Amino acid sequence: MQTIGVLGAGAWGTALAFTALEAGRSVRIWAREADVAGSLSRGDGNPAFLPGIDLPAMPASTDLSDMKGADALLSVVPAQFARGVFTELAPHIADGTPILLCSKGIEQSTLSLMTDVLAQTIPQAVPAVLSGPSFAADVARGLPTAVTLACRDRALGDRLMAAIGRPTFRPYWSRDLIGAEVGGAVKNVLAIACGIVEGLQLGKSAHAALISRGFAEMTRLAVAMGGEAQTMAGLCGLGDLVLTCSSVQSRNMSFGKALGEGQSAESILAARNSVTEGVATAPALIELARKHEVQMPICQAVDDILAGRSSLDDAMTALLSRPFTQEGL
Ligand SMILES: NC(=O)C1=CN([C@@H]2O[C@H](COP(=O)(O)OP(=O)(O)OC[C@H]3O[C@@H](n4cnc5c(N)ncnc54)[C@H](O)[C@@H]3O)[C@@H](O)[C@H]2O)C=CC1
Ligand SMILES: O=C(CO)COP(=O)(O)O
Repeated sequence: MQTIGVLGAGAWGTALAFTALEAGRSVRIWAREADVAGSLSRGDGNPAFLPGIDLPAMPASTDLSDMKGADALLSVVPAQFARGVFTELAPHIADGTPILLCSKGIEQSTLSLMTDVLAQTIPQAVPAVLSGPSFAADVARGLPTAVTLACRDRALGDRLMAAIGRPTFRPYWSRDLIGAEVGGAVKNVLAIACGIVEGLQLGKSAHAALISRGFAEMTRLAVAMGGEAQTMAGLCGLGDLVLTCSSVQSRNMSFGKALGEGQSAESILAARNSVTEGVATAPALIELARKHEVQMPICQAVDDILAGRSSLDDAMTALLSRPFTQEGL
């Protein structure tokens, strides 16, 4: 696997392209914005989405047909836009091309995971999922990172790991695509909740309780959807939950913190050009939880706040008034 195509040149697409380049691959990037493609190609980095980080020149264009012939693709298009990009890309993709889904979210209009969106739009591709605790800026600086690479076929998983892995970017193989996807999507909504707790200054004990009970919600949903509980204890579940809920370097956590401090969702989102996946995923998650008859009270509280059904105080009161019960997943 020598040529890697990267779909999407936001912070994460850029960091993954860099890491594949450092792993010795030849890389092509599809950027939606002409100025981003120009800047990456010239070696001027990605000031729009990954400011302040020096990067080597990386071939980038705005033409999806440039992805043709890549040995594998990494899809890093935000979840709500993936279907549109995949539909345009489909004619350029050969049978059996592995597409590694690296975005973390659920399509709001259809409740689809990214593997479902891929199967519906590019059925000739072979799906794989990359997810785990990995801030783009850390990866682009070459700081040590480990992630889950989920792929049904072990031999293909090994080839993908060899293609993009290096000592400071360590993929671990899993067969559980659903678990990897659900972990990445749910942790963003939980990070909003943790940010709210921080913004409201409710203390580190509340923060730890939220991570722990949030993990139970994430695991319940993953298992109900066909994933494995053990996957959730790994990098793409607990690992990413801990990272994202611990640092305002996370867009989801910082969004929640600003909400907790009294800003409106609209004003926070209007001030950023980056994606805050948990905002669009929260209502989809609640619909999925309903469909699978899974209780997700923390995610429900986030959705109620975002939809304007609850104030922060009312959502907190509702959570704290739940009946005492047995601990467990
Ligand atoms: N930034 C990070 O540290 C990490 C991000 N991710 C995931 O990667 C995905 C992409 O996030 P980032 O690279 O951080 O994005 P970003 O927030 O840096 O940039 C926004 C991206 O959205 C794209 N975009 C905006 N409107 C679009 C449209 N209408 N159609 C297609 N694309 C559009 C932009 O071109 C840009 O690539 C998300 O699902 C995120 O959860 C996963 C791991 C780490
Ligand atoms: O997924 C991430 C780290 O693993 C990045 O999280 P944010 O999208 O909240 O910044």
